[in-house]
Amino acid sequence: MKSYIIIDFDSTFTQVEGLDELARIALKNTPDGKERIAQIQQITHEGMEGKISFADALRERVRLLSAHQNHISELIDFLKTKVSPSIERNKQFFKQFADNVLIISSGFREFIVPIVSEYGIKPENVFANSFLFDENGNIIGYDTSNLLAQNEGKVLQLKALNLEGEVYVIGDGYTDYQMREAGLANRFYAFTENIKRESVTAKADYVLPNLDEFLFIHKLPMQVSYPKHRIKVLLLENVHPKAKAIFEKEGYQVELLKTALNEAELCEAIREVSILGIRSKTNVTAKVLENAEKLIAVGAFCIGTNQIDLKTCMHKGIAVFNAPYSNTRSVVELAIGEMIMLTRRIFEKSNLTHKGIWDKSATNSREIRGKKLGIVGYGNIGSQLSVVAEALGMQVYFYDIVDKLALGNARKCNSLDELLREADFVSLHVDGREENTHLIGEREFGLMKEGVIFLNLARGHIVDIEALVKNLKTGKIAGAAVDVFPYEPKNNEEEFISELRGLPNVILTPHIGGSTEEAQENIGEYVPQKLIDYINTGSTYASVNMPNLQLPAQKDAHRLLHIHKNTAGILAQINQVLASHQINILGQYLKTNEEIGYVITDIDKEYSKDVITALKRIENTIKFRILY
Ligand SMILES: NC(=O)c1ccc[n+]([C@@H]2O[C@H](COP(=O)([O-])OP(=O)(O)OC[C@H]3O[C@@H](n4cnc5c(N)ncnc54)[C@H](O)[C@@H]3O)[C@@H](O)[C@H]2O)c1
Ligand SMILES: O=C(O)CC[C@@H](O)C(=O)O
Repeated sequence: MKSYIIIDFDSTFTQVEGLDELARIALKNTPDGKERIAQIQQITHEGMEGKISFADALRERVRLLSAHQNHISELIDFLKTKVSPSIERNKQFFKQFADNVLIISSGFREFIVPIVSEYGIKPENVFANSFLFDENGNIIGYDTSNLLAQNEGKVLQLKALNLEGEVYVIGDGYTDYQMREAGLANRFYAFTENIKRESVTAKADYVLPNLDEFLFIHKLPMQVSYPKHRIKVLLLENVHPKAKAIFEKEGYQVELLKTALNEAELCEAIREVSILGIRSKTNVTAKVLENAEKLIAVGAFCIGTNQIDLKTCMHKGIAVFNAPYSNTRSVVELAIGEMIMLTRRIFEKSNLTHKGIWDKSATNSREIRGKKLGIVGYGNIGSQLSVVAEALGMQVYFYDIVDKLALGNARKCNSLDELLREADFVSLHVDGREENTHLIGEREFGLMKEGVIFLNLARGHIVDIEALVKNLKTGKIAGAAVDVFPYEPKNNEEEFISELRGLPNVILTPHIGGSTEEAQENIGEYVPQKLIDYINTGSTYASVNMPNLQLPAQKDAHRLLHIHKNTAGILAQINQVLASHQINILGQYLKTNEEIGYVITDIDKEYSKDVITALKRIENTIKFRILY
């Protein structure tokens, strides 16, 4: 049996109301234009809500209009830029189903037909009103005998069409619902991509955020592999609001929480989530991942990724991205500031001054100029600190387990011990890998100079806190700045408990090395973009746990993404499946690491369900996705 899809034009096919826009164009230079446009818009709105009689509303609006044929041409150009995004991207669907799609609109053919015919919709399938013009091209009225000019005109029109088969109505207004109410349509879908009217959605059989959803639920061909609003994003730890806005603009459903979640809470929350965004406090453990059936990617809205079980993510084909540079400068500036504050004992003096005690003296107060700074871990932060510290006159020494280029006049140390013996200031900037646990303990403090200034802005578990406290109390360490701790409160309500509290010349900060407006905003833009690229194109460029692969998007191609265990012959098997279905490969790239392989394949043919099933069935497949 044939099915018909009846689509409304104004605020459904296009994002705007055609008649309102025509008024805006026609009346823009008339003295009382503004008021008349506002009146027309108000009448349109009330008509859509079902609050006034349609026939009266139409008569009144056309009376207020004073438009000319030339204004219609201008309107058409404008409307071409205002087709609803999901309609526009599914152009192919309309072309393919031209016999099944009808437009029933209370708008006017004169501007509807030129817009919808570009989508392959036949003029004879457009049912709408028509203007009447005088000999000079002025609109002087409309054909009042047209069914669509009457009250309940859409109902009358649909009845007159006497369609045989399933009838689905998609629209944003009450008049669209009336066709279903009259028993002429099997289902009414409230279309909310442009406007959501409560009085209409309340009556709908189904609320459509866009056309993709309609095509998805009816298993009709669509341009996206999966409707984006079905992609759920969970953002924790108060990441910058820009991130939420970016994901929402992309059409995803986003939930933003201010705090971290513990393992049990996350196990529950993650079930329906496709993208998870966290900072340093949320642990993405193997147990959490067991519950993450829909998870495609994790974004660390920070530098560190030690809180994420990267291996398990990789084994499950879940790509992890971070923001490797966005807060680097913020940490460097804090480290420099803290070195100066500590070596001048500023916090102690400031506290005394606040209490009314005037302790003016230079004793134990020194410049950083000419002092030796030992940087442990010469990565992005360590090396930038090196440059800035040198500019302030410090002599830089660094130690890294990896061979690194010394910047400026920095001197490389061959061992951690060598650095610790040499430095007046020791600043830690190693990453948070497990092997770095207690990298600095009693033995290492023992190697340091008397009166050393010590900074840890890297990760809490790197330092043995007990040993640090002991050496601060003996005065071996003259001052310390600690921003990261082995255990950190889950939120701002939880008390921070540490033996470091109350010690003199110790700056304690609540893990805010990277917490500047600039850094958080940068991160809030950078990480979502990486995640969206991965979802939309399969690019794993800069992923911290997947083979990095990026392939330019191909026009008129479908893209298949295949993640598998790194065993011999998988690529051959993929290509065998494609060849046996006569599918031509337009582009293909494979990259592997020791454990997994990632193949992006662009193909030039419509794929069938059989191909997909066959590709998924290839032994050792971890994850398979199809894009566009
Ligand atoms: N406090 C904060 O808010 C804050 C902000 C950003 C980054 N961080 C932390 O700062 C640290 C450094 O960040 P980054 O962006 O420079 O990282 P990075 O990965 O660029 O650099 C880390 C460097 O440490 C080296 N390294 C690792 N283990 C080492 C060891 N045992 N001895 C010597 N070198 C070792 C690595 O080879 C690498 O060069 C990370 O732990 C990160 O999590 C903290
Ligand atoms: O913002 C955070 O939670 C972590 C900041 C920092 O430690 C990082 O790894 O970038």
